[in-house]
Amino acid sequence: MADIESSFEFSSSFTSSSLPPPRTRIFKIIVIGDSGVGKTCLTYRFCAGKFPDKTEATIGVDFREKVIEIDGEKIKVQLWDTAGQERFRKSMVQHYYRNVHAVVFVYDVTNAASFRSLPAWIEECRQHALGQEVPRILVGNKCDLRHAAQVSTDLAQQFADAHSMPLFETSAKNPYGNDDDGGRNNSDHVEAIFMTVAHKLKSQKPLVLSQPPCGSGDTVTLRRQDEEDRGSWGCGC
Ligand SMILES: Nc1nc2c(ncn2[C@@H]2O[C@H](COP(=O)(O)OP(=O)(O)OP(=O)(O)O)[C@@H](O)[C@H]2O)c(=O)[nH]1
Ligand SMILES: [Mg+2]
Repeated sequence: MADIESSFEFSSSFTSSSLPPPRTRIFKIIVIGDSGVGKTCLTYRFCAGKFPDKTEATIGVDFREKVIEIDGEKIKVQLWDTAGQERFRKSMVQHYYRNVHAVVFVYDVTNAASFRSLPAWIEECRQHALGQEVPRILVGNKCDLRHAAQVSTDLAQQFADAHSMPLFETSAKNPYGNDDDGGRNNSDHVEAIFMTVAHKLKSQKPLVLSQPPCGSGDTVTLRRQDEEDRGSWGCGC
C-alpha cells in the first residue's frame, strides 16, 4: 500500500539551494466505485498505457501519476485508485477526499449492482464535504463485454444527467476502447477520459503552489486559490 501522508506534500526535483521549483500543477483525481469494476485497470491503463497482466483487490489506495502537457503546460495527474471493498477502505476513507480536485465514479456495464451502488458513492462524497465546484464524471467500464451488458447507455445517461455529470463508456482492456461487435466510436478511450478531466481542471480557477520557507526542505504543497480565499475547502452542497 502506498504511503498516504507523503501524498499530501509534493516533492520538487529542486533543492532549496537551487533555482525555485517550476510551477508544476498537480491534479488529484480520486477514482471510486464498487470492487471489481476496474478502477485499478483504468488507472493503470492511463498511466502505464496498457491493461495490467493481473490485478488484485486494492487495499486502501494506490497512487498512479502521469505527467501530461496541455497547451504547453506540464501537469501532473495524480490518480488515487481507491479500494472498492469496504473492509479495505474504511480506515482511510477520509484521506481520499482531502484536497481532491476531481472525482471519477466507475461502474461495470456488465454488473447492474455496481450501477445501483452509485448513489451510495455520491452520498459518501457528500458526507466528506466535497464542494460542488469539484468536477465529477461517470465512467461505465468493460464495454468490450457489450454482449453481457446489464446497464444500458440510456439508463446511464439519465443518471449522469440527473447528477450533472458527463458519461463515458469505455474499456480498460480493449486497446482501442471500441466494442467487441467491431464497431468503433461507441466507446471512449481511457486516455481521452482522463485528459478531458485534466482539461476541465486546467480551465478552472488556477491552483496555487505554496512554497515552504527557505531551509524547510524541498517540498511544495498545493492549495486551491479558492481554498486560500476562504480558509478552507468549503462545501457547496
Ligand atoms: N473484460 C474486461 N475486464 C476488465 C476490465 N477492467 C477490469 N477488468 C477485470 O475486472 C477485474 C477487476 O478489475 P480491477 O481493476 O482490479 O477492479 P477494481 O475496481 O480496482 O477492484 P477493487 O480494487 O477491489 O476495488 C479484473 O479481473 C480485471 O481484469 C475491462 O475493461 N474489460
Ligand atoms: Mg483496485
